[in-house]
Amino acid sequence: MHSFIITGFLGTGKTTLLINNIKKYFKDKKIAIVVNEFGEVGVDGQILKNVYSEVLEISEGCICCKLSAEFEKGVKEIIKDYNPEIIFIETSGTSEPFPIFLSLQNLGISVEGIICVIDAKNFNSYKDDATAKYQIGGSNIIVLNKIDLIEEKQLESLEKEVREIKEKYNIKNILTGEVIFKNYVIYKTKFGILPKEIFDGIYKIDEIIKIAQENVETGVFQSKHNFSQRIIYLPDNFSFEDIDKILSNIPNNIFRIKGIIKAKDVPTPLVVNYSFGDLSFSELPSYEGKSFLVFIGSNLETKNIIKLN
Ligand SMILES: Nc1nc2c(ncn2[C@@H]2O[C@H](COP(=O)(O)OP(=O)(O)OP(=O)(O)O)[C@@H](O)[C@H]2O)c(=O)[nH]1
Repeated sequence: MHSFIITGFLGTGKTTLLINNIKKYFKDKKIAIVVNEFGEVGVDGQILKNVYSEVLEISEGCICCKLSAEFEKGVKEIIKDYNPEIIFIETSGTSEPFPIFLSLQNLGISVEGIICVIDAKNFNSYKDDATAKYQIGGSNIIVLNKIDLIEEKQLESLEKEVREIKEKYNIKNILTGEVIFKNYVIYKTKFGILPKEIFDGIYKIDEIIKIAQENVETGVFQSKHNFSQRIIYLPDNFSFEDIDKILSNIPNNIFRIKGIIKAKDVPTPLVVNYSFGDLSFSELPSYEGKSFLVFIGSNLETKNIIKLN
């Protein structure tokens, strides 16, 4: 059984990369997806289920730390019930990939690649976050995504910067001190479409990493998660304009909003995607639940962030 881990900060394009590549390259394969969301209600799972049916969603916590047991149990169940050929794990934007890699190794699953998606346009806004750096340092395939939104010059300096971070934050084998991912590749993409050979296993991570589990649990590979999230369920009778008004007035400490809404004047449920000031909507006709928005940011107040009349 093979697996790929997709990591990368909030809103960089992980779900988009998964959807686009699975649609393109894996029509004939038995694929399972495990998606871990930072928020207590999953949006990505709903979107992925729309494209691919075998999706396990692990929400309300992080599979790289407090939910690692749940993650391993979930993966075992997927294997037992569905027996996929390939498992893709989309980590939450606040997870670090290396503990997940170790969990997969524990389960005897071969990890072919750890793919870190970087938001080329918004990298400056989050590059100082320790988790973001470890996501780069703990990956062997780095994807500079959203390059349609930046100039060639910016892209060149971004690549240089990412290489420097990669060298500095490379994960080391704590027993031998050696760099674990000796080789890595950088791709530049729009909407995350990668070349087919990545998924053929040519980047297979075959290093055998002998690290005692307690080192993972004491947090050697983890940084603190400095984000919090608030979920807001919306009443039934709001209009698209109400939502638009709210979303055009978002304070700086909120850098990610996701949700699914059913506005009274729009016939189809809409997925709301807001990252670092960019807002987009897409249709999700299959959604039957309540309208909600998840706000992710720092120093979020406990009282409601938005008010609808
Ligand atoms: N212009 C442009 N937009 C993109 C690209 N890739 C993704 N997006 C948009 O960026 C937003 C976030 O994409 P997602 O795929 O949901 O990001 P994510 O990393 O899964 O987000 P989290 O799971 O919240 O961390 C969506 O509105 C996407 O349509 C790209 O290459 N170019």
